[in-house]
Amino acid sequence: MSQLSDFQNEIYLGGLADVRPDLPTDLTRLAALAERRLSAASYGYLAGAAGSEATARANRDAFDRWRIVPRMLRDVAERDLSVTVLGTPMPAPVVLAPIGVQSILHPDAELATARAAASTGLTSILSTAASSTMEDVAEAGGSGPRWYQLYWPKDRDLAASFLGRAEAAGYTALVVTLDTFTLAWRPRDLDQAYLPFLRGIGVANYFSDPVFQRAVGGPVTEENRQAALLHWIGQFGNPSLTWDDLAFLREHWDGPIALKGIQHPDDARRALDAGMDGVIVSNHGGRQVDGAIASLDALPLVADAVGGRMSVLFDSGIRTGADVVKALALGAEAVLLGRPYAYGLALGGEAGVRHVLRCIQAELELTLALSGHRTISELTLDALVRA
Ligand SMILES: Cc1cc2nc3c(=O)[nH]c(=O)nc-3n(C[C@H](O)[C@H](O)[C@H](O)COP(=O)(O)O)c2cc1C
Ligand SMILES: CCCCC(=O)C(=O)O
Repeated sequence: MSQLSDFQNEIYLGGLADVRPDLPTDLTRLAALAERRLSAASYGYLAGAAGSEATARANRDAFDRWRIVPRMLRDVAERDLSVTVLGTPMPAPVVLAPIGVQSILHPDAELATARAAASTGLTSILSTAASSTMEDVAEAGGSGPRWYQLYWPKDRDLAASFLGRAEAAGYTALVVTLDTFTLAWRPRDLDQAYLPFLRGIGVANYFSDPVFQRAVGGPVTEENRQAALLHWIGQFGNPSLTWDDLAFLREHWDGPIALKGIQHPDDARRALDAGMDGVIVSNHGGRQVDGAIASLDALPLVADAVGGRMSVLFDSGIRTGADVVKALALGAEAVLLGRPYAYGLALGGEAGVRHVLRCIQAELELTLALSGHRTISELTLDALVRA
Protein backbone atom coordinates (compact mmCIF):
# COMPACT_ATOMS: atom_id res chain seq x y z
CA MET A 1 0.00 0.00 0.00
CA SER A 2 1.09 3.56 -0.53
CA GLN A 3 2.35 5.06 2.71
CA LEU A 4 3.13 8.43 1.11
CA SER A 5 2.06 11.39 3.22
CA ASP A 6 0.88 14.51 1.37
CA PHE A 7 4.29 16.04 1.99
CA GLN A 8 6.15 13.02 0.65
CA ASN A 9 3.75 12.97 -2.23
CA GLU A 10 4.67 16.53 -3.07
CA ILE A 11 8.44 16.14 -2.96
CA TYR A 12 8.62 12.62 -4.29
CA LEU A 13 6.33 12.85 -7.29
CA GLY A 14 5.54 16.52 -7.62
CA GLY A 15 2.11 16.12 -6.08
CA LEU A 16 0.54 12.80 -6.83
CA ALA A 17 -1.98 14.00 -4.26
CA ASP A 18 -4.79 11.72 -5.36
CA VAL A 19 -2.93 8.50 -4.68
CA ARG A 20 -5.16 6.60 -2.26
CA PRO A 21 -3.36 5.34 0.83
CA ASP A 22 -5.42 2.13 0.76
CA LEU A 23 -4.56 1.21 -2.82
CA PRO A 24 -1.24 -0.05 -4.19
CA THR A 25 0.83 2.12 -6.55
CA ASP A 26 1.80 -1.06 -8.41
CA LEU A 27 -1.26 -1.41 -10.62
CA THR A 28 -0.53 -5.06 -11.36
CA ARG A 29 -1.63 -5.75 -7.77
CA LEU A 30 -5.13 -4.31 -8.20
CA ALA A 31 -6.66 -7.44 -9.70
CA ALA A 32 -6.03 -9.58 -6.64
CA LEU A 33 -7.57 -6.93 -4.38
CA ALA A 34 -10.58 -6.52 -6.64
CA GLU A 35 -11.09 -10.27 -6.60
CA ARG A 36 -11.62 -10.09 -2.84
CA ARG A 37 -14.10 -7.23 -3.18
CA LEU A 38 -16.27 -8.39 -6.08
CA SER A 39 -18.62 -11.35 -6.45
CA ALA A 40 -17.02 -14.29 -8.25
CA ALA A 41 -19.27 -13.66 -11.26
CA SER A 42 -18.45 -9.94 -11.58
CA TYR A 43 -14.75 -10.51 -11.07
CA GLY A 44 -14.78 -13.35 -13.58
CA TYR A 45 -16.46 -11.13 -16.17
CA LEU A 46 -13.91 -8.35 -15.67
CA ALA A 47 -10.71 -10.33 -15.35
CA GLY A 48 -11.64 -13.13 -17.72
CA ALA A 49 -10.81 -13.57 -21.37
CA ALA A 50 -11.58 -15.89 -24.25
CA GLY A 51 -10.92 -19.63 -24.21
CA SER A 52 -7.78 -20.76 -22.43
CA GLU A 53 -6.90 -17.06 -21.95
CA ALA A 54 -3.67 -17.64 -23.89
CA THR A 55 -4.03 -14.35 -25.75
CA ALA A 56 -4.64 -12.42 -22.55
CA ARG A 57 -1.36 -13.85 -21.22
CA ALA A 58 0.41 -13.23 -24.53
CA ASN A 59 -0.64 -9.59 -24.36
CA ARG A 60 1.34 -9.22 -21.15
CA ASP A 61 4.28 -11.42 -22.15
CA ALA A 62 4.85 -9.36 -25.30
CA PHE A 63 5.87 -6.35 -23.22
CA ASP A 64 8.65 -8.39 -21.60
CA ARG A 65 10.23 -9.04 -24.99
CA TRP A 66 11.02 -5.34 -25.39
CA ARG A 67 13.38 -3.44 -23.08
CA ILE A 68 13.93 0.29 -22.75
CA VAL A 69 17.52 1.50 -23.21
CA PRO A 70 17.94 4.59 -20.98
CA ARG A 71 19.97 7.50 -22.35
CA MET A 72 21.82 10.00 -20.12
CA LEU A 73 22.65 13.72 -20.02
CA ARG A 74 19.84 14.89 -22.28
CA ASP A 75 18.36 17.72 -20.16
CA VAL A 76 14.99 16.32 -19.18
CA ALA A 77 14.22 19.05 -16.65
CA GLU A 78 11.19 20.30 -18.59
CA ARG A 79 8.88 17.46 -19.50
CA ASP A 80 5.78 17.64 -21.63
CA LEU A 81 3.58 14.57 -21.95
CA SER A 82 0.83 16.30 -23.87
CA VAL A 83 -0.39 15.09 -27.26
CA THR A 84 -3.33 15.78 -29.55
CA VAL A 85 -5.05 12.69 -30.88
CA LEU A 86 -8.12 12.65 -33.17
CA GLY A 87 -8.47 16.36 -32.55
CA THR A 88 -8.47 16.03 -28.75
CA PRO A 89 -5.69 17.65 -26.70
CA MET A 90 -4.57 15.32 -23.91
CA PRO A 91 -2.30 15.99 -20.91
CA ALA A 92 -0.82 12.51 -21.44
CA PRO A 93 -1.26 9.88 -24.15
CA VAL A 94 -3.48 7.70 -21.99
CA VAL A 95 -7.18 7.22 -22.75
CA LEU A 96 -9.76 5.30 -20.75
CA ALA A 97 -10.82 2.31 -22.88
CA PRO A 98 -14.53 1.75 -23.35
CA ILE A 99 -15.68 -0.70 -20.70
CA GLY A 100 -19.34 -1.58 -20.63
CA VAL A 101 -21.57 -2.72 -17.76
CA GLN A 102 -19.57 -0.90 -15.08
CA SER A 103 -22.43 -1.14 -12.57
CA ILE A 104 -21.37 -4.74 -11.96
CA LEU A 105 -18.21 -3.20 -10.41
CA HIS A 106 -19.48 -0.21 -8.43
CA PRO A 107 -22.88 1.49 -8.02
CA ASP A 108 -21.53 4.80 -9.38
CA ALA A 109 -20.27 2.95 -12.47
CA GLU A 110 -19.63 5.02 -15.62
CA LEU A 111 -20.62 8.24 -13.83
CA ALA A 112 -17.69 7.80 -11.42
CA THR A 113 -15.34 6.95 -14.26
CA ALA A 114 -16.41 10.05 -16.21
CA ARG A 115 -15.88 12.27 -13.14
CA ALA A 116 -12.45 10.77 -12.42
CA ALA A 117 -11.33 11.15 -16.03
CA ALA A 118 -12.59 14.73 -16.19
CA SER A 119 -10.67 15.63 -13.02
CA THR A 120 -7.41 14.50 -14.67
CA GLY A 121 -8.20 15.95 -18.11
CA LEU A 122 -7.77 12.51 -19.68
CA THR A 123 -10.19 11.40 -22.37
CA SER A 124 -12.74 8.75 -21.56
CA ILE A 125 -14.44 6.54 -24.15
CA LEU A 126 -18.01 5.62 -23.31
CA SER A 127 -19.30 2.20 -24.38
CA THR A 128 -22.65 1.71 -26.11
CA ALA A 129 -23.06 -1.07 -23.51
CA ALA A 130 -22.73 1.36 -20.60
CA SER A 131 -24.94 0.99 -17.55
CA SER A 132 -26.05 4.65 -17.76
CA THR A 133 -27.19 6.62 -20.77
CA MET A 134 -24.62 8.56 -22.78
CA GLU A 135 -26.44 11.79 -21.85
CA ASP A 136 -26.15 11.11 -18.10
CA VAL A 137 -22.48 10.15 -18.41
CA ALA A 138 -21.76 13.29 -20.45
CA GLU A 139 -23.39 15.39 -17.73
CA ALA A 140 -21.28 13.69 -15.04
CA GLY A 141 -18.10 14.28 -17.04
CA GLY A 142 -18.93 17.97 -17.53
CA SER A 143 -16.31 19.65 -19.67
CA GLY A 144 -14.03 16.59 -19.62
CA PRO A 145 -13.11 15.30 -23.09
CA ARG A 146 -15.16 12.31 -24.21
CA TRP A 147 -15.36 9.95 -27.16
CA TYR A 148 -18.19 7.57 -27.98
CA GLN A 149 -17.72 3.87 -28.73
CA LEU A 150 -20.27 2.34 -31.05
CA TYR A 151 -21.44 -1.23 -30.96
CA TRP A 152 -22.99 -1.16 -34.41
CA PRO A 153 -26.50 -2.63 -34.18
CA LYS A 154 -28.30 -4.33 -37.06
CA ASP A 155 -30.95 -1.60 -37.34
CA ARG A 156 -29.37 1.30 -39.21
CA ASP A 157 -31.88 3.76 -37.81
CA LEU A 158 -30.83 2.74 -34.32
CA ALA A 159 -27.15 3.15 -35.21
CA ALA A 160 -27.88 6.60 -36.68
CA SER A 161 -29.83 7.52 -33.58
CA PHE A 162 -26.90 6.52 -31.32
CA LEU A 163 -24.55 8.67 -33.40
CA GLY A 164 -26.88 11.65 -33.35
CA ARG A 165 -27.31 11.38 -29.58
CA ALA A 166 -23.57 11.06 -29.03
CA GLU A 167 -22.82 14.13 -31.09
CA ALA A 168 -25.53 16.13 -29.31
CA ALA A 169 -24.09 15.06 -25.93
CA GLY A 170 -20.63 16.37 -26.79
CA TYR A 171 -18.72 13.21 -27.68
CA THR A 172 -16.14 14.47 -30.16
CA ALA A 173 -14.70 11.32 -31.74
CA LEU A 174 -16.24 8.01 -32.69
CA VAL A 175 -14.64 4.66 -31.86
CA VAL A 176 -16.21 1.75 -33.73
CA THR A 177 -15.49 -1.63 -32.20
CA LEU A 178 -15.27 -4.31 -34.87
CA ASP A 179 -14.04 -7.34 -32.95
CA THR A 180 -17.10 -7.96 -30.78
CA PHE A 181 -20.24 -8.43 -32.87
CA THR A 182 -20.87 -11.31 -30.49
CA LEU A 183 -19.23 -12.32 -27.22
CA ALA A 184 -16.56 -14.98 -27.61
CA TRP A 185 -16.31 -18.33 -25.85
CA ARG A 186 -15.55 -17.10 -22.33
CA PRO A 187 -15.35 -20.07 -19.97
CA ARG A 188 -15.44 -18.07 -16.74
CA ASP A 189 -18.78 -16.54 -17.71
CA LEU A 190 -20.12 -19.75 -19.21
CA ASP A 191 -19.25 -21.72 -16.09
CA GLN A 192 -20.93 -19.14 -13.85
CA ALA A 193 -23.84 -18.78 -16.27
CA TYR A 194 -23.19 -15.06 -16.04
CA LEU A 195 -24.09 -12.45 -18.61
CA PRO A 196 -24.82 -8.95 -17.24
CA PHE A 197 -27.05 -8.09 -20.21
CA LEU A 198 -29.54 -10.83 -19.41
CA ARG A 199 -29.99 -9.11 -16.05
CA GLY A 200 -30.72 -5.84 -17.83
CA ILE A 201 -27.27 -4.33 -17.20
CA GLY A 202 -25.60 -2.50 -20.07
CA VAL A 203 -28.75 -1.81 -22.03
CA ALA A 204 -29.47 1.79 -20.85
CA ASN A 205 -28.52 3.36 -24.17
CA TYR A 206 -30.82 0.99 -26.03
CA PHE A 207 -33.83 1.15 -23.73
CA SER A 208 -33.68 4.97 -23.66
CA ASP A 209 -33.50 5.29 -27.44
CA PRO A 210 -36.58 6.45 -29.37
CA VAL A 211 -35.80 4.15 -32.33
CA PHE A 212 -35.38 1.15 -30.02
CA GLN A 213 -38.58 2.07 -28.16
CA ARG A 214 -40.53 2.32 -31.39
CA ALA A 215 -39.38 -1.19 -32.27
CA VAL A 216 -40.62 -2.62 -28.96
CA GLY A 217 -43.91 -0.73 -29.04
CA GLY A 218 -43.11 2.10 -26.62
CA PRO A 219 -41.03 2.90 -23.55
CA VAL A 220 -39.58 -0.13 -21.78
CA THR A 221 -41.66 -1.03 -18.72
CA GLU A 222 -41.99 -4.11 -16.54
CA GLU A 223 -44.52 -5.49 -19.05
CA ASN A 224 -42.38 -5.39 -22.19
CA ARG A 225 -38.98 -5.74 -20.47
CA GLN A 226 -38.49 -9.36 -21.48
CA ALA A 227 -39.43 -8.56 -25.08
CA ALA A 228 -37.06 -5.57 -25.00
CA LEU A 229 -34.19 -7.78 -23.82
CA LEU A 230 -34.92 -10.26 -26.59
CA HIS A 231 -34.95 -7.41 -29.10
CA TRP A 232 -31.63 -6.21 -27.69
CA ILE A 233 -30.10 -9.67 -28.16
CA GLY A 234 -31.22 -9.68 -31.78
CA GLN A 235 -29.96 -6.16 -32.39
CA PHE A 236 -26.68 -5.96 -30.49
CA GLY A 237 -24.17 -7.15 -33.06
CA ASN A 238 -24.05 -7.28 -36.82
CA PRO A 239 -21.80 -10.05 -38.16
CA SER A 240 -22.70 -9.19 -41.77
CA LEU A 241 -20.84 -5.87 -41.85
CA THR A 242 -18.15 -5.36 -44.50
CA TRP A 243 -15.74 -2.59 -45.41
CA ASP A 244 -18.37 -1.11 -47.74
CA ASP A 245 -20.58 -0.31 -44.75
CA LEU A 246 -18.10 2.22 -43.38
CA ALA A 247 -19.53 4.83 -45.77
CA PHE A 248 -22.61 4.82 -43.52
CA LEU A 249 -20.51 6.06 -40.59
CA ARG A 250 -19.09 8.89 -42.62
CA GLU A 251 -22.61 9.95 -43.59
CA HIS A 252 -23.76 10.06 -39.99
CA TRP A 253 -20.71 11.31 -38.10
CA ASP A 254 -18.88 14.54 -38.83
CA GLY A 255 -15.98 14.16 -36.39
CA PRO A 256 -12.98 11.80 -36.44
CA ILE A 257 -13.61 8.04 -36.59
CA ALA A 258 -11.28 5.28 -35.35
CA LEU A 259 -11.76 1.55 -35.89
CA LYS A 260 -11.05 -0.57 -32.79
CA GLY A 261 -9.89 -4.15 -33.01
CA ILE A 262 -7.38 -3.87 -35.85
CA GLN A 263 -4.55 -6.44 -35.79
CA HIS A 264 -3.49 -6.80 -39.43
CA PRO A 265 -1.67 -4.11 -41.44
CA ASP A 266 -3.91 -4.76 -44.47
CA ASP A 267 -6.98 -3.99 -42.37
CA ALA A 268 -5.33 -0.75 -41.28
CA ARG A 269 -4.68 0.13 -44.93
CA ARG A 270 -8.32 -0.60 -45.75
CA ALA A 271 -9.38 1.70 -42.91
CA LEU A 272 -7.23 4.42 -44.40
CA ASP A 273 -8.69 3.82 -47.87
CA ALA A 274 -12.18 4.03 -46.39
CA GLY A 275 -11.43 7.51 -45.10
CA MET A 276 -11.16 6.60 -41.43
CA ASP A 277 -9.06 8.84 -39.20
CA GLY A 278 -7.51 6.22 -36.99
CA VAL A 279 -7.21 2.61 -35.92
CA ILE A 280 -6.95 1.13 -32.45
CA VAL A 281 -4.65 -1.86 -32.44
CA SER A 282 -6.48 -4.04 -29.94
CA ASN A 283 -7.55 -7.62 -29.34
CA HIS A 284 -10.10 -6.56 -26.75
CA GLY A 285 -7.80 -7.53 -23.92
CA GLY A 286 -7.71 -11.14 -25.16
CA ARG A 287 -11.46 -11.42 -24.66
CA GLN A 288 -12.42 -12.39 -28.22
CA VAL A 289 -10.06 -14.64 -30.22
CA ASP A 290 -8.18 -17.03 -27.98
CA GLY A 291 -4.90 -17.97 -29.63
CA ALA A 292 -4.69 -14.61 -31.39
CA ILE A 293 -1.47 -12.67 -31.74
CA ALA A 294 -0.44 -10.45 -28.82
CA SER A 295 -1.69 -6.96 -29.58
CA LEU A 296 1.76 -5.44 -28.99
CA ASP A 297 3.21 -7.77 -31.64
CA ALA A 298 0.66 -6.45 -34.13
CA LEU A 299 1.44 -2.81 -33.39
CA PRO A 300 4.73 -2.15 -35.28
CA LEU A 301 3.40 -3.68 -38.49
CA VAL A 302 0.24 -1.59 -38.37
CA ALA A 303 2.19 1.56 -37.51
CA ASP A 304 4.55 0.86 -40.42
CA ALA A 305 1.63 0.43 -42.80
CA VAL A 306 -0.34 3.58 -41.93
CA GLY A 307 1.47 5.57 -39.24
CA GLY A 308 1.80 9.23 -40.09
CA ARG A 309 -1.22 9.07 -42.39
CA MET A 310 -3.78 8.22 -39.72
CA SER A 311 -3.80 7.97 -35.94
CA VAL A 312 -2.63 4.66 -34.49
CA LEU A 313 -3.73 3.91 -30.94
CA PHE A 314 -3.05 0.77 -28.96
CA ASP A 315 -4.59 -1.34 -26.21
CA SER A 316 -4.54 -4.77 -24.57
CA GLY A 317 -2.12 -5.37 -21.75
CA ILE A 318 -1.09 -1.90 -20.60
CA ARG A 319 -0.42 -2.04 -16.85
CA THR A 320 2.59 0.25 -16.17
CA GLY A 321 4.21 3.47 -17.30
CA ALA A 322 6.94 1.41 -18.93
CA ASP A 323 4.28 -0.43 -20.96
CA VAL A 324 3.03 2.92 -22.24
CA VAL A 325 6.58 3.97 -23.20
CA LYS A 326 7.04 0.72 -25.13
CA ALA A 327 3.76 1.01 -27.02
CA LEU A 328 4.49 4.62 -27.95
CA ALA A 329 8.00 3.74 -29.09
CA LEU A 330 6.51 0.97 -31.24
CA GLY A 331 4.33 3.45 -33.08
CA ALA A 332 1.21 4.27 -31.04
CA GLU A 333 0.15 7.91 -30.61
CA ALA A 334 -1.69 7.04 -27.43
CA VAL A 335 -2.76 3.97 -25.48
CA LEU A 336 -6.05 2.87 -24.00
CA LEU A 337 -6.07 1.60 -20.46
CA GLY A 338 -8.65 -1.11 -19.78
CA ARG A 339 -8.96 -3.39 -16.77
CA PRO A 340 -6.67 -1.42 -14.40
CA TYR A 341 -9.06 1.52 -14.07
CA ALA A 342 -11.99 -0.88 -13.80
CA TYR A 343 -10.24 -2.53 -10.84
CA GLY A 344 -9.76 0.97 -9.41
CA LEU A 345 -13.49 1.59 -9.85
CA ALA A 346 -14.33 -1.66 -8.09
CA LEU A 347 -12.02 -0.81 -5.19
CA GLY A 348 -12.71 2.87 -4.68
CA GLY A 349 -15.30 4.31 -7.07
CA GLU A 350 -14.36 7.68 -8.53
CA ALA A 351 -11.33 8.06 -6.22
CA GLY A 352 -10.16 4.57 -7.16
CA VAL A 353 -10.25 5.38 -10.87
CA ARG A 354 -8.44 8.66 -10.23
CA HIS A 355 -5.79 6.80 -8.24
CA VAL A 356 -5.09 4.52 -11.19
CA LEU A 357 -4.95 7.39 -13.68
CA ARG A 358 -2.64 9.48 -11.51
CA CYS A 359 -0.33 6.52 -10.87
CA ILE A 360 0.08 5.56 -14.50
CA GLN A 361 0.53 9.17 -15.57
CA ALA A 362 3.22 9.74 -12.91
CA GLU A 363 4.97 6.47 -13.69
CA LEU A 364 4.91 7.33 -17.38
CA GLU A 365 6.46 10.73 -16.74
CA LEU A 366 9.21 9.29 -14.54
CA THR A 367 10.01 6.48 -16.97
CA LEU A 368 10.05 8.86 -19.92
CA ALA A 369 12.42 11.30 -18.22
CA LEU A 370 14.67 8.70 -16.62
CA SER A 371 15.13 7.03 -19.98
CA GLY A 372 16.22 10.36 -21.48
CA HIS A 373 13.11 11.81 -23.13
CA ARG A 374 11.34 15.10 -22.63
CA THR A 375 8.37 14.68 -24.91
CA ILE A 376 6.23 11.92 -26.32
CA SER A 377 7.34 12.67 -29.87
CA GLU A 378 10.95 11.91 -28.89
CA LEU A 379 9.99 8.29 -28.27
CA THR A 380 10.94 6.17 -31.25
CA LEU A 381 12.06 2.62 -31.86
CA ASP A 382 15.57 3.81 -30.87
CA ALA A 383 14.38 3.75 -27.26
CA LEU A 384 13.94 -0.04 -27.29
CA VAL A 385 15.80 -3.28 -27.90
CA ARG A 386 14.47 -6.80 -28.22
CA ALA A 387 15.07 -8.60 -24.93
C1 LIG B 1 -15.20 -5.86 -18.49
C2 LIG B 1 -14.81 -5.34 -19.83
C3 LIG B 1 -15.78 -4.76 -20.62
C4 LIG B 1 -15.43 -4.24 -21.87
N1 LIG B 1 -16.39 -3.61 -22.61
C5 LIG B 1 -16.05 -3.08 -23.80
C6 LIG B 1 -17.00 -2.35 -24.54
O1 LIG B 1 -18.13 -2.18 -24.12
N2 LIG B 1 -16.62 -1.86 -25.74
C7 LIG B 1 -15.35 -2.02 -26.24
O2 LIG B 1 -15.04 -1.56 -27.34
N3 LIG B 1 -14.42 -2.68 -25.52
C8 LIG B 1 -14.74 -3.20 -24.32
N4 LIG B 1 -13.78 -3.84 -23.60
C9 LIG B 1 -12.40 -3.93 -24.12
C10 LIG B 1 -11.59 -2.69 -23.71
O3 LIG B 1 -12.04 -1.53 -24.36
C11 LIG B 1 -10.10 -2.86 -24.05
O4 LIG B 1 -9.97 -3.17 -25.41
C12 LIG B 1 -9.40 -3.93 -23.23
O5 LIG B 1 -9.89 -3.97 -21.90
C13 LIG B 1 -7.91 -3.61 -23.22
O6 LIG B 1 -7.18 -4.57 -22.58
P1 LIG B 1 -6.67 -4.44 -21.05
O7 LIG B 1 -7.89 -4.69 -20.20
O8 LIG B 1 -5.66 -5.52 -20.97
O9 LIG B 1 -6.10 -3.05 -20.85
C14 LIG B 1 -14.09 -4.35 -22.34
C15 LIG B 1 -13.13 -4.94 -21.53
C16 LIG B 1 -13.46 -5.42 -20.29
C17 LIG B 1 -12.38 -6.00 -19.43
C1 LIG C 1 -21.74 -6.99 -25.21
C2 LIG C 1 -20.28 -6.69 -25.11
C3 LIG C 1 -19.97 -5.55 -24.18
C4 LIG C 1 -18.87 -5.81 -23.24
C5 LIG C 1 -17.57 -6.18 -23.87
O1 LIG C 1 -17.16 -5.66 -24.86
C6 LIG C 1 -16.77 -7.18 -23.22
O2 LIG C 1 -17.24 -7.79 -22.26
O3 LIG C 1 -15.64 -7.42 -23.65
